[in-house]
Amino acid sequence: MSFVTIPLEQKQAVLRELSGIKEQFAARHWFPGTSGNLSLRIGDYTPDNFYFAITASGKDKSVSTPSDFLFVDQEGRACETTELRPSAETLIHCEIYRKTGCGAVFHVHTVFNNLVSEYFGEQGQVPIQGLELIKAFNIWEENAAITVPVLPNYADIPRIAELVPDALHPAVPGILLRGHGIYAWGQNAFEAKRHLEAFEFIFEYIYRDLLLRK
Ligand SMILES: CSCCC(=O)C(=O)COP(=O)(O)O
Ligand SMILES: [Zn+2]
Repeated sequence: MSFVTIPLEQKQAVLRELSGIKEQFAARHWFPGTSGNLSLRIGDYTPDNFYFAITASGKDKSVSTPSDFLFVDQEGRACETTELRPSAETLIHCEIYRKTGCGAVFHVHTVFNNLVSEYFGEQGQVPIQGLELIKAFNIWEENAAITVPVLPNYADIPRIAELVPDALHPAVPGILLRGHGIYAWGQNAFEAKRHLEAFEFIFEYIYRDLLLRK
């Protein structure tokens, strides 16, 4: 375990913000069956030295308890004395922070992100063009086209995590794991939430559009 002293007020502010986001996502039923994990970075950042708060593994994320989160370092190791285990998917968060320098990473399992990731799984990416909500990713060109990477859902999380750096598209703040869920990120919690909401809107749109065209 690597210990670090994070000022108490800073920790409390991060936990309050993360807790609020968790409650909002839970109200949308975005954490079925204890799935999903959320993290928020704290303090200074260099690619090989940073800290973040993350949801503890296996918790019912629709309830709030004093043991919902813990702090970990850039390798996903707890950096305080705790009985809690960090999310089983912490290494994926670590790779996203390391590669992008972002401030928050949110992961949810929804029916729409699962269906779309499976539909485009063989292709390895979801093509998206001409939708207004692409602007939520700060892409303003007319009729913009982006793709969202779809990674294989290996049981071995380190195997997925090592694919992350090369899979990320700099302008696209999200990746799908096939038949699993989405990771979306942003400079801060506000931006990561906006990105996640935009992805979820777009995935529902893609699903309904495919149905309409059948
Ligand atoms: C019960 S869902 C399987 C694990 C998963 O995909 C997930 O998002 C939740 O894992 P965690 O360890 O973060 O609770
Ligand atoms: Zn998951």
